[in-house]
Amino acid sequence: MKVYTITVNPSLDYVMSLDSLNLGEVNRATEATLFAGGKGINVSQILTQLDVENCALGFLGGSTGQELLQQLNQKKIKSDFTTILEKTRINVKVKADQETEINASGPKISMQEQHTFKTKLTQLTPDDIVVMSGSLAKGLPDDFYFQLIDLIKEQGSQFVLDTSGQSLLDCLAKKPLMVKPNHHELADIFDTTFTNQEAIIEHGRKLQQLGAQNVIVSMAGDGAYLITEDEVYYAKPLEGKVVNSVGAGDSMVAGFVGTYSQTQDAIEAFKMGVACGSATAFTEDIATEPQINQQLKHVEIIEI
Ligand SMILES: Nc1ncnc2c1ncn2[C@@H]1O[C@H](COP(=O)(O)OP(=O)(O)O)[C@@H](O)[C@H]1O
Ligand SMILES: O=P(O)(O)OC[C@H]1O[C@](O)(COP(=O)(O)O)[C@@H](O)[C@@H]1O
Repeated sequence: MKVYTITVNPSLDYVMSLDSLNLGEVNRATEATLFAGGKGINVSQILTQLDVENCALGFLGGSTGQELLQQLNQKKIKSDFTTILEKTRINVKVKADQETEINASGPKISMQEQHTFKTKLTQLTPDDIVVMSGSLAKGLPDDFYFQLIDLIKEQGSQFVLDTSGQSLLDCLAKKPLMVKPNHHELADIFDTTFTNQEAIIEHGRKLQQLGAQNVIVSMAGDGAYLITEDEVYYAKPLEGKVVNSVGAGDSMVAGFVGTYSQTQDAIEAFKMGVACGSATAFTEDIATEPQINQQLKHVEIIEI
């Protein structure tokens, strides 16, 4: 099985560190770095670390797109992006006493560029899994992901759409391989608040009954649930110092999909998802293979 990730609106993340941020004044950064960003790209980064065959798809344009591609090549991440006329966006992440993110809306993608991208999906086979995540770029129709899901299903491939709210509910009928709301997103979907663990499981199970093959409910430092057709599992939280939670959710999705593509075993895949999510939370950047395997040793799953 091969995994494709789709990032329709990738970004160069400009991470600036400073001791404190004073609004309305000139601030001087102690450090400033450009990272390749975008949720699907984060997934590809973990898959490459895990040696899972994968290819990153999406749209890239201009000098910022070139820089992003260079970074992917340096990290040996395979990609087949569609070139666009407008520039790939830069998202600004300010790390001071608090983390502040400013995400740009991104370039406009023409109808012709959309068409070129869609033709790439005809290469998919029933052995492939496609992971789609992140915001839609300007000019893309609201139902763009749903158009892609139809194309993916026509080829007989599996898909994961990492999204929230109504879009998550709407994709369930198309039988995604997995959905991964965090517990806040799950509560929002059903317009409720959770007062106990049973309520979280009960609402997670609803997503499974509505069509998801597997449901992961992640709860940051409080562990995670896996709900399959027949069973419910709980992963105890891993212990460590949280350095940076950017990309923890993407890493969890990557760990699940990567191991599932190699084993077709949802429980093993869940364990790897937990290890990858925590390994990324415990490090500055997206986790590397040694960091992931270090966490994997400590993952404990119990059947509920
Ligand atoms: N504070 C933390 N301690 C341990 N693991 C964490 C922590 N935060 C995130 N993780 C790991 O990353 C996964 C996804 O994080 P979470 O915050 O629930 O998702 P999202 O980033 O999608 O909101 C968690 O299930 C866990 O495995
Ligand atoms: O596509 P969006 O929702 O604008 O998000 C893009 C941002 O998401 C990231 O991939 C990180 O995502 P998370 O912080 O949600 O894990 C950044 O690298 C990027 O700047």
